[in-house]
Amino acid sequence: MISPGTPLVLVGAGNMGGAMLSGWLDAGTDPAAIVVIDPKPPEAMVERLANAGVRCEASAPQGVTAGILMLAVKPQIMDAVLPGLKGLVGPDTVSLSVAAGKTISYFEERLGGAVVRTIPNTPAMVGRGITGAVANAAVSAEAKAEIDRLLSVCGPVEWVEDEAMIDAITAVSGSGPAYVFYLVECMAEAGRKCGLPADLAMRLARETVTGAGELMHRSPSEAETLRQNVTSPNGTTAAALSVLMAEDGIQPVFDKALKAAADRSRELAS
Ligand SMILES: NC(=O)C1=CN([C@@H]2O[C@H](COP(=O)(O)OP(=O)(O)OC[C@H]3O[C@@H](n4cnc5c(N)ncnc54)[C@H](O)[C@@H]3O)[C@@H](O)[C@H]2O)C=CC1
Ligand SMILES: O=C(O)[C@@H]1CCC=N1
Repeated sequence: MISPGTPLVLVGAGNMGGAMLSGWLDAGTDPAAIVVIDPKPPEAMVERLANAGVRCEASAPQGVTAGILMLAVKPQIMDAVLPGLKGLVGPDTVSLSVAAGKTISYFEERLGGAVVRTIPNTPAMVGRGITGAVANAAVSAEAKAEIDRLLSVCGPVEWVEDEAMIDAITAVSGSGPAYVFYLVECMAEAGRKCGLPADLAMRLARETVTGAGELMHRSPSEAETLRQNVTSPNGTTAAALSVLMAEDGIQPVFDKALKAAADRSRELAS
């Protein structure tokens, strides 16, 4: 489905599009089967594309029919960008969106045909993302399998039937890495307030979160069990968790935060 004759055309090589593109190039995807459209890609991406020999254009090139047209610009500029891409769409093109909020019907109206709506996350850059995906009925089983293969390079893919779930997936895993990075910031700041130098507190927080993530990745145990393994009865962890797991602890804050993200995803639809 993607080849030098019918390439994967990536529109927007910023944080998310660039993360997935890096994942594909690292995994050995043929650079001749990729075309990037971005008037102002990040400097590091310009270099990466040049080194890999990937064609990069400021606007849609003439005479190219996309096998996959991947839409990775901000949802707020999608209305302005899509009309310029219509020339890239042939009868077999599948539009593949990573944009928060924008619905399948939105793309059907503007580009027609087969549409896959996804929500990946930035750990895709190191092959450790996770993507939620939903396809419309015009996507053939073969095309879905090819897109699944492509997305899987960046981490697992969770296909859903109910498009409404994508807003909640956005709230959990699409935005999720930001919560984890903020957790590191909070732990470092709290460590500083406990008397540590700021740089040491940050090193400790960062390694703790990445180490705990790696342990969870490799271990078959549930998160709850891994938590219990750290928690000695009446020890230091229990003292901290009595605060974090209190009625006014972290759960209600996460409930509120993820609802705000899912609501915002629904708002971005229009
Ligand atoms: N950053 C993230 O963690 C995630 C982002 N997304 C979605 O990915 C999409 C992109 O977000 P980011 O990568 O964060 O934004 P970004 O601002 O990092 O990247 C957007 C890119 O689009 C380019 N661009 C602007 N106008 C363009 C045009 N007319 N034609 C082609 N390219 C153009 C920009 O130069 C930039 O490189 C959004 O729709 C967002 O909802 C989805 C999941 C996670
Ligand atoms: O913040 C956003 O809107 C995008 C979608 C998920 C992560 N970043």
